[in-house]
Amino acid sequence: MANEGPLYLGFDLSTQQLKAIVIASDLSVVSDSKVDFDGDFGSKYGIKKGVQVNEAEGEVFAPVAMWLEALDLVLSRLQEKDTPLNRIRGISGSCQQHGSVYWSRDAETLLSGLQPDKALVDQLTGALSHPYAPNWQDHSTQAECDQYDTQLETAERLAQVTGSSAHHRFTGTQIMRLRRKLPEMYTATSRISLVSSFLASLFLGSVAPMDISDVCGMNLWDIPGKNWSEPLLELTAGKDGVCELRNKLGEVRQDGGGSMGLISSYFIVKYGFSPKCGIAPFTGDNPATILALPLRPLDAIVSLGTSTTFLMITPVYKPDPSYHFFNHPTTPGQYMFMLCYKNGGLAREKVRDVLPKPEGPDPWATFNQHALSTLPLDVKSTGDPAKLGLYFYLPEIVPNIRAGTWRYTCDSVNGSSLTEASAPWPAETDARVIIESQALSMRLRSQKLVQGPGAAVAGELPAQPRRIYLVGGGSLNPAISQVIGDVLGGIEGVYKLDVGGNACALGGAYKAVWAFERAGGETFDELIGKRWKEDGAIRKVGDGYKEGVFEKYGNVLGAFGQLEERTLEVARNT
Ligand SMILES: Nc1ncnc2c1ncn2[C@@H]1O[C@H](COP(=O)(O)OP(=O)(O)O)[C@@H](O)[C@H]1O
Ligand SMILES: O=C(CO)[C@@H](O)[C@H](O)COP(=O)(O)O
Repeated sequence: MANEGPLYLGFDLSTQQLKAIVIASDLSVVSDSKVDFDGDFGSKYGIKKGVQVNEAEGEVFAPVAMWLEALDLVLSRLQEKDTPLNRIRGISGSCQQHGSVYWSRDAETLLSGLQPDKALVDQLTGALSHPYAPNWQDHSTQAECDQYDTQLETAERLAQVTGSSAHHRFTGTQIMRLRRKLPEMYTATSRISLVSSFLASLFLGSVAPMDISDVCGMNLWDIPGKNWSEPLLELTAGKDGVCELRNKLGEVRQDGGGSMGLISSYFIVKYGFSPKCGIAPFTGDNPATILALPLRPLDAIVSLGTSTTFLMITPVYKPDPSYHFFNHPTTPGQYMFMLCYKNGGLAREKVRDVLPKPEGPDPWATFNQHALSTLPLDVKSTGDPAKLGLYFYLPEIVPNIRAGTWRYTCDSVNGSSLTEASAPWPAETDARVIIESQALSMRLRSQKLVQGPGAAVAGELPAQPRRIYLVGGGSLNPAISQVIGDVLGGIEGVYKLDVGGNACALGGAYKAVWAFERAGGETFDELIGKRWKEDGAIRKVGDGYKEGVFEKYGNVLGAFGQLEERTLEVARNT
């Protein structure tokens, strides 16, 4: 560990964990720690996989007190590792998107008067007007979504304005529902934070503004207009409630860098932070993931966390109801394209858990063995049908469809004869088919983004991303990496970040370096690009494009789209 020079701290407050990573100005990792909500808190908060569920209403939420306790714990773990917290010059972070925290009228007083001899959780429960934060897996807001989609006349128009059509988890629809369900709580709320601005607020000792990228996950922010959308505020809070809601949401910070203020004395006294340590804007976990490396247009990131997300950056704002556009977290004029699947890591775990438990320590060994020994689409010889499936153990986001499992076959050469399988195929085959089908969905929806320039870069090769970067817990899995590369291609191959499971925390830490060390108008890419060394940061884990294999998946892409359409149609009519 270098003995001098400033250090930077990045957090990731995601569904199942709170992670912290400390880096130096040269981007080398100095220390890290983590809290696993289920593992560390057991049954104390009544959670499973980081959340509580009210099935009857489709509600999914997290106890905010648990996050407060986790913050003290993750910092004490850094301390136990002798991390020189006194050298930390700046803090930023990444947090699960869309969740909202409701502050009471006592929030500012309690946040600014924190006593270091007590725990956060014992001092801040009174700062909350609601003990829970809706989680991104919540699907209780269909009625609100229907109203959002028509408020600006069409879902297309809503996507033009806010970057997305209406989504259950988006904060605007969540606020609208909670205002109706818990009117007294809403009235007692002085401010509403996103999870990112909530965590930043704890460090600042005052409610922090929302961030310019994370705010795009609310269905309330007018991206081209750079302001809250008046008609959408009106829909959420009623004609007379617009001003009140605007005050609760506060100003949005347009600059992703710089300092929002100095660290609260609580952390100085309790953990030994320097009084000069500054707090940069925190952002969403997906925006932070694209900051974990100098990403170029045409590169794609697949984040294999609890959710699975597919991310690209682009200078062109081309929203569509079937995906999301966000402001880039650091660079005005750049945008982030995102697909988010609810049935990601947990759905793969369900398929894994049907298979016999492996003898050794790797719980994925049997799943991986079958995923790799099954041929693409399970086509063993000419004439065999291709196998496609939808494995939605939870109601899905992409497409918006109820929970269920659907298995289909089609002609492997041209995708014709799409037919529902009359009986489930062997569970072993599901291991490959679930990964293939998740990747086919990403390929189907990102086709337009890789079209023209992809072909130009690749010469004669078909359009596809240049590089695929894998991050998140699932990126540790070699079978998943290989199958994703088979389907999505990747002209330069498939890469894994060496801190694969820590990528968003790392993105948060890089953001802090840029926020405090940028010179003049130096962009994130300029600063990080100069310091980032490919060696030691990423590892090639797959070839990506394989001639013949990539095309096999191309042959059934249309059929996969039809399968989704057909399933949607049946679901609509039942
Ligand atoms: N070796 C592995 N193979 C496949 N999936 C894995 C592996 N290790 C972890 N995971 C998955 O990673 C998920 C957690 O990823 P992580 O990025 O830490 O999640 P989050 O940020 O949502 O809390 C788990 O749900 C688990 O399914
Ligand atoms: O809802 C989304 C993105 O729109 C999710 O990606 C959340 O941001 C949570 O992510 P993880 O806990 O899976 O990291």
